[in-house]
Amino acid sequence: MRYAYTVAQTRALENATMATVGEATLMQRAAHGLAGRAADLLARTRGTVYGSRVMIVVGPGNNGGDALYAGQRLARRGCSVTAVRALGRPHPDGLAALLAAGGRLVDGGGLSVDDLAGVDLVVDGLLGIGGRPGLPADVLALTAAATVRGLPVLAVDLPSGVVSDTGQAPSGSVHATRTVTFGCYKPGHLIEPAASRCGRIELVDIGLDLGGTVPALAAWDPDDVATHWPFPGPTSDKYARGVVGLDTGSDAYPGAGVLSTHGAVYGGAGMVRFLGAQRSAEIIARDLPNVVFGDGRVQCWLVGSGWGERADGDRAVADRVASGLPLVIDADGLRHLPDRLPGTVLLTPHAGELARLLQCERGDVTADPVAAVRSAADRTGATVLLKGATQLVATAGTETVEVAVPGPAWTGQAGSGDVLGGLCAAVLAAGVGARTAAVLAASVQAMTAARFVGPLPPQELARHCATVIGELGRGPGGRRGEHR
Ligand SMILES: NC(=O)C1=CN([C@@H]2O[C@H](COP(=O)(O)OP(=O)(O)OC[C@H]3O[C@@H](n4cnc5c(N)ncnc54)[C@H](O)[C@@H]3O)[C@@H](O)[C@H]2O)[C@@H](O)CC1
Ligand SMILES: [K+]
Repeated sequence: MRYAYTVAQTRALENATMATVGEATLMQRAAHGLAGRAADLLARTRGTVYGSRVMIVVGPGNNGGDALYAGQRLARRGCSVTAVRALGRPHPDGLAALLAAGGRLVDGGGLSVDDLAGVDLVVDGLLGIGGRPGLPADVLALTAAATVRGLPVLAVDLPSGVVSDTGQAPSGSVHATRTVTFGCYKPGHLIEPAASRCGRIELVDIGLDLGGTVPALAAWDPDDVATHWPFPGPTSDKYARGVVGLDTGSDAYPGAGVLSTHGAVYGGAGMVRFLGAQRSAEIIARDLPNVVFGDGRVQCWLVGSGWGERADGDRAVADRVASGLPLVIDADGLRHLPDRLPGTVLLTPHAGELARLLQCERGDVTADPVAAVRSAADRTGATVLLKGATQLVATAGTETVEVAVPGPAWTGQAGSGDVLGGLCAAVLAAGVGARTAAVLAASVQAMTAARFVGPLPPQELARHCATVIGELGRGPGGRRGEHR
């Protein structure tokens, strides 16, 4: 699990540490870690650190300070280090240290992409957590040219231009091949589109004491998924694995009923009971003979996928809420929410559906998805899974937002959300809480898609989810997994 902290939290953590060790020490720790990672990268790409040419693009703040002190260390190891003054006045002590070690300073204004000839590494020390979006065009042209030439671009703390707290990455932001961050991860490292601008992320310990601070985000990795997945035990029967009841699909959208059923079946439900649209039922009966269609015992409901307009939608949702059973409300079901829901109910909107729920624009959700998902959970009382490139889960009254394991962009296709609803219901039916169930289901779907290099229709991906779940159960994390 990786935990991320907002800019305000990071500054408070840094201040607390600085109060005991001093500001200079913290920056030296950051510079030491940064120089070490830069040297590793040079050793790997060039075979040697000595004699490498390093260009450090610096801004006016401490981010540039880190980069300049790292430059000093690289110069001492025999690198030829050029600092490019790109924004404002560079950190004076950091600059003096670099110059004393034999580095040089040039003005960014007169620089062209030709100046990249012979450079082995570009270090982006323009802006860190104090940055605002919007970088000068000539600076961006330089870092973009480095990317085009295939040069490694090492971002200090964050790729400059991205928004640390929200994960926004305006087109004018640096594209790094590697990011070295200090003390703790920031949301921008974990949320798209900024996350993809970071390349591989390395965390340098600078002695921050994270113990007393509740993180803004908790990002899961495949081992966490294996640890928490409800694998069946030796004596589990179909009720231990759980019965999923589905009221999904419509005559207009029968496929959604079929796909949500695939999600529940291949997500490992002990039994799937389909009580949705007739046209969906006909296809399911042909393709999935294990699914049952009559009334009977249910341990988790999934409603809403593919409903379209549904005149009795309010009552259909209210009845399922009244059952007190774990419940997933997806897609068109989200149009029929009562004012207040218990946290055991899981809502699975995409950005457009979340915007409608919050009565704002879709762009407001994508501009700050963490705030939006948190706000939806607080307003409804439910647990909310925001689907998309980064899948976030929030529960009312809980500060930390969970981030599912990310997957490839191919997952974004019609029908993926229906399958995901079914996967969520399968995990909930096994007795896992809504928050954890949502992260597990979203993660497994993403991990499954990550196995394929191209597009695969959602029903096929659903089948492959079963393989991924099975393999998780065989791995070291899986042996620690909970039995149902
Ligand atoms: N305070 C410390 O001792 C530590 C700081 N650290 C480093 O310090 C960074 C934060 O330093 P700062 O708070 O100085 O912030 P930054 O270095 O991120 O930059 C802030 C400065 O840039 C200017 N600026 C912001 N956006 C701009 C834009 N779009 N165009 C032009 N100018 C812009 C601001 O006016 C301000 O002068 C971290 O990201 C990290 O790299 C780390 O070394 C850890 C320790
Ligand atoms: K940076």
